[in-house]
Amino acid sequence: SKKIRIGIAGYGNLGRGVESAVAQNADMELVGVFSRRPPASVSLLDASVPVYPWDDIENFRDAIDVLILCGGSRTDLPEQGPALARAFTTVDSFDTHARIPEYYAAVDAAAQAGGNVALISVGWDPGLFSLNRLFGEAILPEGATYTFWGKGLSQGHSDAVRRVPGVKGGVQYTVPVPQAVQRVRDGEQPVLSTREKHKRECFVVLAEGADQAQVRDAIVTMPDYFADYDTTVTFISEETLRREHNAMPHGGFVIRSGTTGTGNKQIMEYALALDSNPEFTSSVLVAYARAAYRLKQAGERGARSVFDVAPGLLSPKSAAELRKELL
Ligand SMILES: NC(=O)C1=CN([C@@H]2O[C@H](COP(=O)(O)OP(=O)(O)OC[C@H]3O[C@@H](n4cnc5c(N)ncnc54)[C@H](OP(=O)(O)O)[C@@H]3O)[C@@H](O)[C@H]2O)C=CC1
Ligand SMILES: N[C@@H](C[C@H]1CC(C(=O)O)=NO1)C(=O)O
Repeated sequence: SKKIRIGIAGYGNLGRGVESAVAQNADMELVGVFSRRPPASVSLLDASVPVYPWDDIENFRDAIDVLILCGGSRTDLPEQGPALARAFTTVDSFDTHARIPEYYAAVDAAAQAGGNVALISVGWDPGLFSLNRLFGEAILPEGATYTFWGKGLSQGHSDAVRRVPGVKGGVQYTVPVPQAVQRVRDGEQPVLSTREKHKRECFVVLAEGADQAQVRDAIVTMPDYFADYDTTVTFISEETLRREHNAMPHGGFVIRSGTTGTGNKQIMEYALALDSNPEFTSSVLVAYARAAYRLKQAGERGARSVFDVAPGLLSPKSAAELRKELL
């Protein structure tokens, strides 16, 4: 039967993860990868998959069913998301939480104009953790919700660090504050500020001639990413970055601690433990690409978040099979 034809827009950690995730889904095929860099400089896991110049992408409107956007949220997606949603049905992982309402509006206008579906902020946070925060609050109206990440590599914060002028390379690790986690697990339902829950540790390779103090200041004061956290910046060599910081593990959990009826304590928890943040996030993007395709086929138009997508649409199984096998 006809396969869902996938395109990848932007080839970094996520792009590579989507390439391997599509290969794990028999109802999908990868049409090609689009990069702003010269195609000859972009090496894929599967050398038989074509790499095309970014500017050729419009020629593929009839060859691609769903385009998965793998650019960075800090500066790429605000521009690429709306531009590409006009021409394609898209899925992206936009994760600058404070800016999601404005991003949703811009992508929705473009997708409506183009007659496409656009699933935004798909991944684990935002994404699967968002869904679990919603379940917690809807099911246990009396209670408190907590989200903890790490210790692990945040791709969004690492991308944001790499975009700072004077930064040649870098990564960011998110570290939960143990005392905060313990108080939540003890059922204290504490009120915790952003700064009390996590610390952020950046490891940066300075570009030739750049100033350390200026780069550190640009990072630690960065709105939406670092300004609300105690953040450290450590300068390292390119060799050290390559040798000691090439793995991208991450994880975390969402807890809803609530009470029902006669004062019974109820705890809901959803957790992730990831060897590879990008490969997991890409696997979420690919499952939602299946849903985006079906929503487009069903005549839906415009932007949607994970809150708007029925879970059954993610599965390659039919509704009847799901009722028989998973319900
Ligand atoms: N919602 C969620 O749970 C999650 C969201 N994310 C989001 O995914 C975004 C992308 O993450 P990630 O893939 O790690 O970002 P990368 O920095 O690896 O890639 C971002 C873009 O940079 C370009 N690029 C990649 N490698 C190079 C290179 N060597 N030289 C020059 N340019 C390069 C690519 O564009 P091009 O090919 O056009 O050059 C690519 O699309 C993050 O910003 C984050 O916001 C990530 C994880 C989870
Ligand atoms: N969007 C995050 C996914 C999780 C990780 C995270 C953090 O460490 O701050 N926040 O959300 C990422 O880019 O990795």
